Amino acid sequence: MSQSDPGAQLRISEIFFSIQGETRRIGLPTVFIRLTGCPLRCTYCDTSYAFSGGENMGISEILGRVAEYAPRYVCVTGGEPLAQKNCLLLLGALCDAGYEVSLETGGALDIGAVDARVMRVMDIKTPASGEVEKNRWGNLALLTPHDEIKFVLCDESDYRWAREIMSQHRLAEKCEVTFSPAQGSLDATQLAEWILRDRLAVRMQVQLHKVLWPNEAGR
Ligand SMILES: C[S@@+](CC[C@H](N)C(=O)[O-])C[C@H]1O[C@@H](n2cnc3c(N)ncnc32)[C@H](O)[C@@H]1O
Ligand SMILES: Nc1nc2[nH]cc(C(=O)O)c2c(=O)[nH]1
Ligand code: SF4
Ligand SMILES: [Mg+2]
Repeated sequence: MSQSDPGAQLRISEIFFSIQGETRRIGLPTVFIRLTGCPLRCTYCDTSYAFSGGENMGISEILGRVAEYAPRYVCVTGGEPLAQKNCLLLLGALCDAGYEVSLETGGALDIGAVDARVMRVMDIKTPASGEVEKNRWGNLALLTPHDEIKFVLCDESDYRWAREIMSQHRLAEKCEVTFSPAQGSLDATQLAEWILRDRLAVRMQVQLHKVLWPNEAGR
């Protein structure tokens, strides 16, 4: 999906340059493009400011803003980026421009039309997120080792649930799986102890940007 349509418009909350705080690209200087709007309402969401507002931008204008930072890595996030159909065009255009592109998605919408060059980072929403019924389980069959699955966990019962889903769907065989504590709900050390106790084949991760910039939402 890389037919170019430089006039295609998207609703954008913010474009910023920061240290990637999540995924296996953690630590890498990255330009973030945050799309406005999300059909989910996770209890822990740290980006509710992106549910509305923002400004319309054309793809060529977005590419211009990204190029100012001359990055190697670009992360498209939100809100829920796949809720805007032109997100697919944007992802293709970013790949065509030569960037290493990742997509953060909540797992409720179809990931099948995303450009294959994009690393898809897909959440599986847990019971305590309040949005477990929105998971689109058919997405799991589309994931490859280029992608990642992520669980953001609020409590011990979320942890047990995620452990069960991992084994039921043999997730560790599909791609890397990350377990992260919902910041403000679950103690990171406690989560690490459970992972070690159960010998789980997952990556434990805390959001690096919240360590680096604890008082700056979104960055
Ligand atoms: C803000 S979301 C945007 C992309 C997409 N809507 C999604 O949920 O994946 C980006 C990532 O931040 C995670 N996240 C949001 N709030 C969080 C929190 N309080 N603690 C840890 N991770 C959080 C989400 O679970 C998701 O993996
Ligand atoms: N620094 C930083 N890294 C991030 N990785 C994923 C983010 C997101 O909000 O999707 C994010 C974010 O908001 N900031
Ligand atoms: S899907 Fe992502 S952006 Fe939407 S409410 Fe959940 S964490 Fe926030
Ligand atoms: Mg974030």
